[in-house]
Amino acid sequence: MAGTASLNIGARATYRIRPSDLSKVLCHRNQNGREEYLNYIDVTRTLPTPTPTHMASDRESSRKRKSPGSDPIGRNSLSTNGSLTPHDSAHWSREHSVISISSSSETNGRDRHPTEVYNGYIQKREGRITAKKSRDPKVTRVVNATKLPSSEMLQAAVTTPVTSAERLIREAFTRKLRGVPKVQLQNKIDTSTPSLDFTFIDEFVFREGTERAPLETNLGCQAPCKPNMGQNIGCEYTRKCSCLEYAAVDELALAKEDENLYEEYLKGVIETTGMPKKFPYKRGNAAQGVPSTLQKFYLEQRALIYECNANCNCGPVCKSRVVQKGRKVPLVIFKTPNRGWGVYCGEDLIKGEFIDTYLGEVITCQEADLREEKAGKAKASYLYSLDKMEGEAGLTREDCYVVDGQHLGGATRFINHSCEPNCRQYTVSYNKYDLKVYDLAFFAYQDIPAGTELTFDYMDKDEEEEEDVLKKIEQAAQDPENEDKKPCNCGARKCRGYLWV
Ligand SMILES: C[S@@+](CC[C@H](N)C(=O)[O-])C[C@H]1O[C@@H](n2cnc3c(N)ncnc32)[C@H](O)[C@@H]1O
Repeated sequence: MAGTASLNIGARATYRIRPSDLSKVLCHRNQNGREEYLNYIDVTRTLPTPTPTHMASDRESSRKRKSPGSDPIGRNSLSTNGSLTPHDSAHWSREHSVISISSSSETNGRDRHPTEVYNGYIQKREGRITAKKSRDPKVTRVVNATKLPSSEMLQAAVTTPVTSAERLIREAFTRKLRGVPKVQLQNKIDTSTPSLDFTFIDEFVFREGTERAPLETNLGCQAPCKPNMGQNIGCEYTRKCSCLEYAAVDELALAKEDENLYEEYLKGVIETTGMPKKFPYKRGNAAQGVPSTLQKFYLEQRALIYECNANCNCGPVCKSRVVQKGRKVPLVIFKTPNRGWGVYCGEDLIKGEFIDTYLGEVITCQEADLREEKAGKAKASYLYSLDKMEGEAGLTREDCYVVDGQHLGGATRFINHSCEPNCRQYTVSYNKYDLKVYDLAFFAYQDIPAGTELTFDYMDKDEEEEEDVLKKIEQAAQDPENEDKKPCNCGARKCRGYLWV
């Protein structure tokens, strides 16, 4: 079709789009040759005066995530501090240009459409943005990012109704969501849509310098564990199941069985292999719609959760398999009035129920530092350090990987912070010999009625006394270091005032 360019905006969708629309939705190739959406930030309507195009920055003030500062948890440790914490400091963003374009009813000697303003931005990455060629051989169009925006694009942007841009963006995001089971988008606040420069994935994407431990280390439990065994359906003997070797010790059982050993254990100096361990989950009843739930001990103490794996002798119904089976509950990404996008569950959740994992690109600590450096003081942080095992077997912070969920991730990447959260994040390992790669799993920390926003504490703090919190709020308000921190809008009684404090 002459006069149109086929603009591929993602793996699944191809729009037929006029050249004049190129300013609104563009795709580019990343370094792996994959096409990605261009970002789209904002649509503003009607400016009083016609203004020329200008480049601007949308950088916000500093939004650094504080260093976790928590003690690493030894694998047999019973410490109550969670060590799964956000990566030190904030956000990275790709270099981008912001194009702010407006027109008014003045005609400027030319026939212009009245009083509509399109205000979006076009993003550059590695200096390249490419609008894909049409299948029509007569239509060729390659846009060089270093020459953007072209005058044609600017003109097109000026004359394009805001509503069509919004519709295109919304449709594009909805298409992305189609491939994601049980996730919906809802916006009752305005007409915006989350960034198109985000791709839903269903497993970690390993980047240069990162990998899982070799397969041969992933041994799995062997006899006496076997499929369909006893009430635990697979791993009946907690002392002997090698997947539970490093799991939390069942102290009550140990104290009952062997007082001396128990006392040794309390001193913290002995090997716990062979001691009775706690199963992480209470088995649900699928037929009756009752989900498995995290045992109270794990919920409160945040001890590492070890699930069985593909090499285990137990069967698929072993009750030590929950997170690996993936999300079962429906999630809705919705627009909040004052915290951007958030997430709620479409069904009631019960305390201890698994929700979903945090996904993204797995990058080295050094790469995370680079990305942070590039981002400066901008944007929200989507970096999570996989540092739960820091300190074990000589593992340093620099050795630990980081998950970046900004551009690739799952619905959990939209979960907001609360100082009194209803969810918590837990570490779930499938290979006790892999200290660097494990799942970051969100569980309901209380019964959560359907439609209630899901939140977790970005600083991964345990619940504090109100008095202590009030003192801290006062201190935080006076601390000049917090001046450039993002105010927290969680609205909780014990709100600490800022994010990442
Ligand atoms: C991981 S993202 C959560 C999703 C985010 N709301 C969005 O729209 O993409 C973290 C960012 O969300 C916003 N946010 C999360 N919790 C917040 C809170 N309690 N108060 C204010 N902003 C919050 C901040 O901009 C923060 O940098």
